[in-house]
Amino acid sequence: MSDNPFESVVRGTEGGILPSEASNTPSPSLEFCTMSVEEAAAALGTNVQNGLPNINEVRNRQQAYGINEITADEDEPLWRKFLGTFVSDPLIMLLIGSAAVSFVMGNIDDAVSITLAIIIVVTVGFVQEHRSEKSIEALNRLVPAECHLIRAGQESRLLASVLVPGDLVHFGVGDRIPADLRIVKAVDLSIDESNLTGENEPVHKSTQQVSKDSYNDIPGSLVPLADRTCIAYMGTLVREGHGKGIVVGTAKNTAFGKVFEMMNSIEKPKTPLQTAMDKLGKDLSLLSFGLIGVICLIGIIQGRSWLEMFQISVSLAVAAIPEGLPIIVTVTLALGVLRMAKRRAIIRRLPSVETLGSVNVICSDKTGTLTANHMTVSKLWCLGTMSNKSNIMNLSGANNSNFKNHLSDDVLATLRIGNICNNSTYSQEHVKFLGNPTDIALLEVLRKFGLDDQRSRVTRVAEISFSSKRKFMAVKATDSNGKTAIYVKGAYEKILEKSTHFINAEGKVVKLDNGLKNVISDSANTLASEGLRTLAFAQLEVSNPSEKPFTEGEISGLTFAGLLGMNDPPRSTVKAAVERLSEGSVHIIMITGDAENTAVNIARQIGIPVVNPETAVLTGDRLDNMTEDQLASIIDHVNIFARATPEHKLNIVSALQKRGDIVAMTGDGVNDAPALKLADIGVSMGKMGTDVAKEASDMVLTDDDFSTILTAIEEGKGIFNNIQNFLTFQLSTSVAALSLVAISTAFKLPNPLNAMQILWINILMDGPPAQSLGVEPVDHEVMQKPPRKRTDKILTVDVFKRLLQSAALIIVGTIYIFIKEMTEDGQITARDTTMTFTCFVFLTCSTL
Ligand SMILES: Nc1ncnc2c1ncn2[C@@H]1O[C@H](COP(=O)(O)OP(=O)(O)OP(=O)(O)O)[C@@H](O)[C@H]1O
Ligand SMILES: [Ca+2]
Repeated sequence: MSDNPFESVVRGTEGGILPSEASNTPSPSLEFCTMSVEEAAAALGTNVQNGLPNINEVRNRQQAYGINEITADEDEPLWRKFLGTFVSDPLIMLLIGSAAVSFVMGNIDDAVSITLAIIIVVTVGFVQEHRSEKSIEALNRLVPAECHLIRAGQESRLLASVLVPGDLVHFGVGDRIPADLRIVKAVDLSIDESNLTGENEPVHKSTQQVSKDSYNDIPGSLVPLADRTCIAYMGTLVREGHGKGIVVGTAKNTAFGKVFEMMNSIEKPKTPLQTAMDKLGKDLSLLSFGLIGVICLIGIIQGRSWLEMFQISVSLAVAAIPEGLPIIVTVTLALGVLRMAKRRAIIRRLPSVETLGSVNVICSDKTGTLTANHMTVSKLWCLGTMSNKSNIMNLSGANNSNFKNHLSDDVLATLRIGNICNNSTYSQEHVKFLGNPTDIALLEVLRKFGLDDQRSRVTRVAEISFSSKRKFMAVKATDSNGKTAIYVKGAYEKILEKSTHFINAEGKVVKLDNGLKNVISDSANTLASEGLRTLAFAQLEVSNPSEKPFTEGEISGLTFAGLLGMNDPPRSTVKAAVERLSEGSVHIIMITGDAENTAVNIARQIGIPVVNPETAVLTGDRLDNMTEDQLASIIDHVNIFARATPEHKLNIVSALQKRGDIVAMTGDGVNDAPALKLADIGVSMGKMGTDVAKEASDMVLTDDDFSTILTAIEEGKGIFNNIQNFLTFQLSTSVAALSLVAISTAFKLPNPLNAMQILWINILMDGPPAQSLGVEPVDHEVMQKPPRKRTDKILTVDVFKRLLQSAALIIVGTIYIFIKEMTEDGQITARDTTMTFTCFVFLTCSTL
């Protein structure tokens, strides 16, 4: 089969699509979108009716391309990752060392119990982390489990992971596309690519190849993803129609695989506790080793036996190394995760739990997170009928029949544009409108005016869909009279900028001068300052519907119709949450695509302070003209970013991090993913969020509610508190044991505790009594404490004082008993050491 062109590609002779070169060769979807169906089939050695010819061919390709699955991590085997966790932690390494020493010394019991402890620590952490990642992965599975596959003329249902390039796949409404496909048959096909491109509007797909020539003007330019209309991308969703396609790319060779690679290239900063534990582990080990060295030396100089000194040194080393620390940290974190899941915050990465306690800045979306995302059109204004801002019409509350008498031509046009330029649909099954809340509101308002949905009477020719970057949406449609027009709705600045005329109350098109434009702006700003999401509506009649291509640049010279203001009330829980967070010195920043005035109003309603809008609000435009350093220098005073796009979020996070802030950032769209990944705590939305955003985040809010972040931060702080309590307990025990031996050595006294007892105390102290400290419910007062700094040691001065106090108590008490028992009979009996030991344990437990 050497004449099979596909084989030469597999061997990677001429810029082929060899899997290993995936990242630096052009992607298959790009290569194949400019080929005709026949060329594509020939290039892949397949048949558009029967698929790949035989099973041998399939096997060969499976060997060359591997399975069709995208894994976020490198394909490191599980056992390797598991073993890796042993080596990566210095505390664990030291433990392994001390276990080995115990073993060599013949203390098999100790060796076994320490080894057991190590295994418990590592396994619990590993299983927990692995399981939580797996369960989220399972939730967000984009690659379908199964697909309709045609091989050698036989159609069957198989796992999508078995697909190889050249396979022929059949798909229909509701299917997730299982791999990157060159479409070879399309019937009314439209595919939702929003999780890949961010475009909300499904893309119409056909078998027609893309002409390369139209992209030749700009050297080095590629056909953009969204323009490869004969390609169906892996993970995208079939919205309408059905079709067939040949697999051109699988796994990492797909467009989706590339998105994943891009996200993986941004590194996660270490969490504060990881850093603190690293440091503490090293410090403590060094300190205790030094001390033990000194004790050992003094003992030997005093002429004590080598063996005795060595035994005591090793047991002291084991005691002084806080090996219970990793256990308790893991258990405390794991329990915290479970508690938080019950409170609707799902933690995707275990160490994030305590990072939460350090968060000092929260950047939050407005719509849907701070507000309910339930829009109702409450105000209407048209230039012709209402002439200025004092005549804005209030649609809320009043009598319905009233509005029907106000249907002047400009009001009618405004409502009609909102109706036609709209993608929401009515679901009989759910008995309500489905889709974008803004669009839904525009359909719901029609009833108030006694109007019905006109969309069945017009034919949509084309659409420019809404995106947060574009901030408007346009539809070209032909009505029943054969008149074609472009209907546009969007952010009022955008629409006004593109308008040259307006419709007056009698439906006449009148020229718009600067004075009138100011009147419109005034009214729009008035609506926005009431906290309303304000949209402008405009249209443009076109003589020949297919005259020109329908592009963003073509939208100009519009005829302005009117403005609508939508009410989206703040969530009821948000105000209290904002207050609690502010008490805890957390800086809250609202990031919104909405207008400045809308944002300011909502911010004030929920208690985000906007003293001086000049400094407290930054718009997307101004942000664009700033360097990161400039942004970092003023961001402390900024509470609102208005008219922002998802791309701005990345700048905002890095500017904050530059200042040393620990940032939580919310997001839901694909374009939010890089910012979510970079933030110390990326927060995604369980309901509204895309799968890509969820996968990039550290925490998922299952109710999309801002106040859940407060809950999570509370838990995070509480957990950290518990860990500190445990630390105090552990270390005071260690310090006491160390000091006792040091003191008795220095004063030439016999050792009050023998090696076995020291080890025993240590194991006991790491056990149940200590663990209970980690489980204590969170003390709600923790919110009043300011966030921890990333550079803060986990051992603060306070903790240290507490630690020394308890250690002193234990030492004095134990020595008193020891000397008293010893001097009673002048020699050391088993009774003496038992009494001393009991006293030590008793005192230690009393410090709990
Ligand atoms: N479906 C839509 N069609 C046309 N214009 C819209 C639509 N939705 C919103 N807009 C306009 O775009 C502006 C910004 O919307 P965008 O989607 O960027 O914000 P958002 O992400 O919904 O809000 P937030 O950033 O607060 O979560 C709105 O103020 C509105 O004027
Ligand atoms: Ca210990």
